[in-house]
Amino acid sequence: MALIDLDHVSKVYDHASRPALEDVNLHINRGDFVFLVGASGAGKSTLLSLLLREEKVSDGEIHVAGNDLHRISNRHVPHYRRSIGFVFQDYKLLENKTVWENVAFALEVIGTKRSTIKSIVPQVLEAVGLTGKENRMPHELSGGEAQRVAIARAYANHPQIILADEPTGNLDPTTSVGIMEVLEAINRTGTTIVMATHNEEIVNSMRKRVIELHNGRIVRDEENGMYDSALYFPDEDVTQRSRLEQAVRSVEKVSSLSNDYIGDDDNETTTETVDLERFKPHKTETEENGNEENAVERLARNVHTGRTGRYGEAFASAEDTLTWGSGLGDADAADKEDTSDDDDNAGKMSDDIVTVPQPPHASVPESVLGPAPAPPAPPAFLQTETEQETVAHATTDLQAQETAKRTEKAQQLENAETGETDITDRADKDNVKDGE
Ligand SMILES: Nc1ncnc2c1ncn2[C@@H]1O[C@H](COP(=O)(O)OP(=O)(O)OP(=O)(O)O)[C@@H](O)[C@H]1O
Repeated sequence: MALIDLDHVSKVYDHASRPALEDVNLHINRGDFVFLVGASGAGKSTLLSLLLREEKVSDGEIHVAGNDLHRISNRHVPHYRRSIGFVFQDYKLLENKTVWENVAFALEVIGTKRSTIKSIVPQVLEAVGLTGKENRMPHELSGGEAQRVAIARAYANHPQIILADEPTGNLDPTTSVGIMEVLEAINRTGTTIVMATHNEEIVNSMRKRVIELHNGRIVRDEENGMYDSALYFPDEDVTQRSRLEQAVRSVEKVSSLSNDYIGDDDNETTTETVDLERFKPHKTETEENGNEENAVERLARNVHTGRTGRYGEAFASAEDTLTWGSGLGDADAADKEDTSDDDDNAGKMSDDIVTVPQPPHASVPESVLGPAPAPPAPPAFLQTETEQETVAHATTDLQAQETAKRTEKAQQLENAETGETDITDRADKDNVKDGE
């Protein structure tokens, strides 16, 4: 069983006209770093709130770190959440506590010994780059610093999983890089990260697993995925880019395997006329020196605008529909309601080790996607024809697009000359001519 397992999960909110999630199958392994993307209302926050057990499934099953979430009693929810850190877009710090106290509080509520807290808090604050700011109050922090405190608090008991809903949503691009750096470092310690985001630059630079939701269904699950989907924004630009990216990746695979790069004189597989170089990640000094660039270095190099990507552009802002983040309230209340039996496990940190086999990723329902797309093209020297076909396809499309543009332009010029305003105009004149 994976660390996080969703089997045929559906969620229908009361009075909702359609399910927020529908028949979702998903497996996330220990140590994965997963981006959830999709338009506003696609179901990202709902998925996170189900994992946090803020909401219950309407159908299906969720297992997290060996816990069957359907069977966890309300009384045990707070204990379950101790194995999960959560980070919100708006930080949710305790305003009347200092940085140090905010982080310490997360440990106090789970009964950690005072001496342990004293040794853990400085370490965690150092890990997120806040040494020296221990005595600041939240209102004395920048947005980036406040989010670092929130991450420190989430990470203080070294949870197995961190769930983050738009953690960079309120931050400028440069500050966002710092936050991603911290999350990436935490992920390298083995903590699984599931992060909902609308930030195109982050997703495209970090090249992690990308899961795309659309109307409550998983429609894409890609390792080293990109933000944009050609599926739901099938305009020429995106379709073209996605096809070219596929071609580029194949070429890159060949390059990395043969230690050669496209454009090299002695690389006979590169017969394409498309300028693929501009879609290909630039090599940095680090890479030139033979060292692999890490995700955050790539992000720092690519971040320019904090662009929210097509979903952000096409739909209402995330804040408008953000549903996640009511915190521990409901479970705390449930805890207070049910005081008949003390929680035996209270005060213990969850450090269960789950052995994780490697199940296949969620399969995309064919009813949503139609026939499954062809798998990515293999390296050219393994299947030269496929590779060349992919590139040729992209080239042909570019040419067709160019021809269409020129025809349209020519038509407009002709119309301008003849005084016709559009095609209907022309049709009317033709009709008149025909009638004559
Ligand atoms: N508490 C709720 N009651 C009723 N409907 C809800 C509730 N929360 C979410 N929904 C609906 O469920 C669907 C999924 O919403 P959700 O917030 O999960 O989307 P999202 O992908 O996280 O969006 P965003 O990117 O804006 O945060 C939407 O149609 C939303 O209106």
